[in-house]
Amino acid sequence: MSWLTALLALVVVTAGLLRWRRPAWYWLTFGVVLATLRVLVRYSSVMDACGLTVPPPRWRLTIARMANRPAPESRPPRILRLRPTRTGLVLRLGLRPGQDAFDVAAACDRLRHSFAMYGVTSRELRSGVVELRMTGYDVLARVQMPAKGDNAPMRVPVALREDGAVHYRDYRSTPHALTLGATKSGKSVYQRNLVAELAAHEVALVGIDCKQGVELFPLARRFSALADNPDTAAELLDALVSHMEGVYHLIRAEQRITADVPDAEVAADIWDLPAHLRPTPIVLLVDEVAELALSPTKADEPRRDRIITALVRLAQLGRAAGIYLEICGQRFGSELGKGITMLRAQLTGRTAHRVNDEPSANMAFGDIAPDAVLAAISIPTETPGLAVTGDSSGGWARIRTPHTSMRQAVNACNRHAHRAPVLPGFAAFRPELPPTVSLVKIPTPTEAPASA
Ligand SMILES: Nc1ncnc2c1ncn2[C@@H]1O[C@H](COP(=O)(O)OP(=O)(O)OP(=O)(O)O)[C@@H](O)[C@H]1O
Repeated sequence: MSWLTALLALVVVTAGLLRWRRPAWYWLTFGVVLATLRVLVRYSSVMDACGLTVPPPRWRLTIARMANRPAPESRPPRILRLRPTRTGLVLRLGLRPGQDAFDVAAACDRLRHSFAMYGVTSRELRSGVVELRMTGYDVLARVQMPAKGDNAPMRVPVALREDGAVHYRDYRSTPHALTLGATKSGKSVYQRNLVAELAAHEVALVGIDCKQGVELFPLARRFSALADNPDTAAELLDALVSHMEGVYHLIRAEQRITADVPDAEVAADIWDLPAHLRPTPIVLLVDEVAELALSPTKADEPRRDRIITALVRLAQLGRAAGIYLEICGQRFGSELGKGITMLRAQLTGRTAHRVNDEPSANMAFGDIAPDAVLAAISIPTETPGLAVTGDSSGGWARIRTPHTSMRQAVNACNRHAHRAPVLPGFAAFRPELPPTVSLVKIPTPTEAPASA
C-alpha cells in the first residue's frame, strides 16, 4: 500500500532527525503521524474487537469453499478518506451492508481506548457514510483556533469543539441564539469574542447592556447604537422594530418590480435584494436579559411588557429583515414573566455555560436536546468558557471559546471602527465617544526645540 509506505518513510525520516531540537509544531506533526500510523495498523483488529465488522458475503464463502481456501475474514467499514488534522485525524468510513451509523456512534468510547486517542466522535454524513473525528489530546484545555478560518458573510468562528473542529456562529442558518450560564461561567468572554470576530464583517452592531454598560461600552467604537438602561433599551427596541418594518416595505417594493420580469428571482429577504439596495444586517446583542425582563416595581411593568413584546416581534420577524438576536443571561425561564417562553422558542441556537442546577440547563436544552442537559450540568467550575452548544436539530457538542481579553476585543473594535454604519433613525443611541488618544505625542509649537 503506497500510502502506508509513504507514512512509514515519513516516520523513519522524522525519527532520524530526533537528535536536533525542534519547535512545538514539529512534535505536533510527529504525534499526528504516529497516531495515523497506529490507527491504520490496528484498524481491522480494533474494528473487529469493537463489533464493527460484518461477515463476508456468501459468494466469497462459496468461492473459498470451492477453491479449498480458508474462509475470508469479517470485513470492517471501508476507509474512504483519511485526513490528518492539527489535533488528530478524520476518517471517513463507508459502511458495509448491515452496518449502521448508530453502531459506530455507540462504539466511539471503545474506539477511543483501542486507538489510544483522547476523544473519538462520529457523525453520519449521508446514508452509509460516517465521519470519525479523533483527537490526540484535550483540545479544550488550552484553546488554539486555526490561523485561517472558513469565513463567509455573517458566519464567524467563535469556539473550538471537543472534536477539534471550529464552531461557527452562522447567522444565516441560525438567526437568533440564547447563551446561558451561571455567574463567572464565561458568558461575557463568549460575547466579547463574538463581537471581536463580527467587527471585521459588514454588519451593524447594536447592544443593550444593562450592567451599566461595563461589558459593551468599552467596545463602543464598533457599535452603531448602544443602551445601558431599560428606558433607553425600550426606545432602542422600538427603533429596531420601525427599522424592520421599513426593510419589509423595501423588500415588498422590490418584489413588485421583479414579479413582472419572467424567470427573475422574487426577493423574500434582504439577501435576495440587489447589493446596492440591501440594508446592512444588524446583530442585536443583549447582555443580562433578566434586567430587561424583570420589573422591580408595578410602575415598571408597562415598560417591561413593551420591551418583551418588541423582542418577541424582532425574533419572529427579524430574520428576513436581516436583524439577528444574540441574547445572554443567567437564567431564561417562565419566572422572568409573560412572553419569555414565546421568545425562547424563537431562539434556535442554544449555548449553555456552567449552570448551577438542572432547571437552568433545561431552560437551554429541555425543549431541544435532553442529552445536552446532563452535559451542561457536569461542566466543572475550574474551566470557565467551557460550554455545551446545540440547535433545534437535536445535535449538541462541547465547545470552548479562546480567552479573548477585553483589551484584545477593544483593539479589534477600534481597528474596524470605520465599518460601524450610521443607521438612520438610531442617531439618539449612537455612543458618544471621546476623541481617540494618540500615543505619539506631537510637540506643540511652543514645545518644539528651537532651531540653532
Ligand atoms: N474561554 C475561556 N478560557 C479561559 N478563561 C475564561 C474563558 N472564559 C472566561 N474565562 C475566565 O472566567 C472568568 C469569568 O468570565 P466571564 O466574566 O465571561 O463570566 P460571566 O459568565 O460573564 O460572569 P458574570 O455573569 O458574573 O458577568 C473571567 O475571569 C475569565 O478570565
